[in-house]
Amino acid sequence: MTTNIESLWIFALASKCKSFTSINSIFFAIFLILIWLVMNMIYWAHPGGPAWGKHTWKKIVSNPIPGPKGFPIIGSMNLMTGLAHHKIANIAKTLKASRLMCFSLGETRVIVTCNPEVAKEILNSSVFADRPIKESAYRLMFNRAIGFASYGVYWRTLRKISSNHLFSPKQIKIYEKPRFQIAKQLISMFEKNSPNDILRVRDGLKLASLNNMMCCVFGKSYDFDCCNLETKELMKLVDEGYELLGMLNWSDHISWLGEFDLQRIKQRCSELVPKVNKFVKKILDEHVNQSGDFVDVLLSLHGSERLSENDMIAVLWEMIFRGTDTVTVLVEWIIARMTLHPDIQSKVQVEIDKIVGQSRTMTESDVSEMIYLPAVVKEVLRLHPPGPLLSWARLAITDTTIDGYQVPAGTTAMVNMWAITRDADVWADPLMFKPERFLNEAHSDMDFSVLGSDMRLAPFGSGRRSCPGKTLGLTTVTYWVATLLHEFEFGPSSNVDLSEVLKLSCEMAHPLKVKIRSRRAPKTS
Ligand code: HEM
Repeated sequence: MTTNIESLWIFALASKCKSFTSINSIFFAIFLILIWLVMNMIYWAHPGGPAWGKHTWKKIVSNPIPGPKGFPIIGSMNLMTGLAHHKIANIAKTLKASRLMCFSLGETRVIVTCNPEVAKEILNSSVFADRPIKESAYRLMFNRAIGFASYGVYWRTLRKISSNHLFSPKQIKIYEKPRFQIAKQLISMFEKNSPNDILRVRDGLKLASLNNMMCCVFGKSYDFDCCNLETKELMKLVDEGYELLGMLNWSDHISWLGEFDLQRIKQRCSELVPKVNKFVKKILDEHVNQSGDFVDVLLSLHGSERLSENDMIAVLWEMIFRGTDTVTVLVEWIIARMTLHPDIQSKVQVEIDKIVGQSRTMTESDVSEMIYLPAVVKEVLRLHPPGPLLSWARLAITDTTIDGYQVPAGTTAMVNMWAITRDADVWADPLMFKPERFLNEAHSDMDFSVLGSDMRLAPFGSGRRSCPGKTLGLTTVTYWVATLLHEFEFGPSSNVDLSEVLKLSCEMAHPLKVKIRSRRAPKTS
């Protein structure tokens, strides 16, 4: 905007000048355009492309971070379309910049690492405790929820409230009963399939995860019936928000495009927000104090911790939103791998049968006795991390140094966890599905933690902004997978296609279709 006003001044002044005829003004305009083009070419020539060039052109940077130039003005926007984690890993390898690479997304300076040591430096640094805010997140009010709130008092308060009242071990234990009930409903749903029917597991898993979060957050449980109007409506709202947040929004990086809303993101967000507000407000109005769910906790806050109604809606909405897709995506990948590797599926079932037997249902304390199943879950997280670029990037609050390079404030930082978990320098036989790697005492990987202390496999991120829902997520995923493998044998309906599609999470591009067979002896009447 400032630039427009400045250029208008230049024209206004010039028009007062007698020698400024209409021909001259055309030449003058061409001259300005040429200067603008030359400047953009100078910016573009810098390693990392235009955004890095614009930042450093007046300074001498002796040791620039290596990176692709991309295209003038837009930089490397093409890297972020499709399977961005694959593209970034490939180009970093070609440029020998796997430790640290820079690139431009329009006006946004980005650094990315495919290396565990540098990932630790970034994720655990207090400088990278902020997040770059996407326009869709802002319009969907997520700037008032944990994931996109600026680093500061408000964000800290939300983290504290959710750690104490939603994600604490005590609270996770309280939600064991709903998880058990939902698993039972999921089994009944799957049981309706006869052995020759083809089952799309994602539909049931989505309903299960949505119900699970509705229960933890709103204390509300729905019948497991997709014809339930409220569930259907909520599913539509979550899907729409999910798509909007996952889209690459060009105007996040090329600010003047924001005026045009070419991708209709602004419009779709402004249509979605009143629907979400109405939905959540209705639940809040109908909510009776059930002393236990997250809504009760938020309503009971006092003093500086008290949240406005809009902030409360943002926080509740985010939990439903984050808790639903990540769990669904991960369970679907695990079942896909079990279908693809029947020998490994049998090993899990042998372990389950040893601990639980065939005559009773599974409990969460049974799962805590298992060794092989957690290794399977870790191996799936390694090969198919739901957030291959750790979902949401980080933002440098101040100038800093990473891996010996200067990184200016305002730079966006990404970690390519997918590249780290497939790096042959980090993992032996990285492309092989081998849960045993976590059981090999010689390599002492048995106690390998995926919760953020070891950057070789940190699918929940690390540091201040690591995932607060990791234990809840892992507990739910492991218990549901154990229950499903206890009840059913999963076989392929055709080839298991492991192609990916990167939205907000990295999903199977083609929803998994399986044939299932009950492992229980038929009931005698
Ligand atoms: C099992 C699946 C899950 C995976 C793989 C996962 C992964 C992630 C990742 C990679 C991040 C970014 C971490 C970083 O920047 O270092 C994140 C952040 C977050 N996750 Fe999860 N997540 C899962 C489950 C959940 C659940 C169940 C919830 C809540 C109900 C949740 C809520 C959040 C929130 C609120 C943030 C933002 C934290 C902040 O910015 O302070 N996640 N998650």
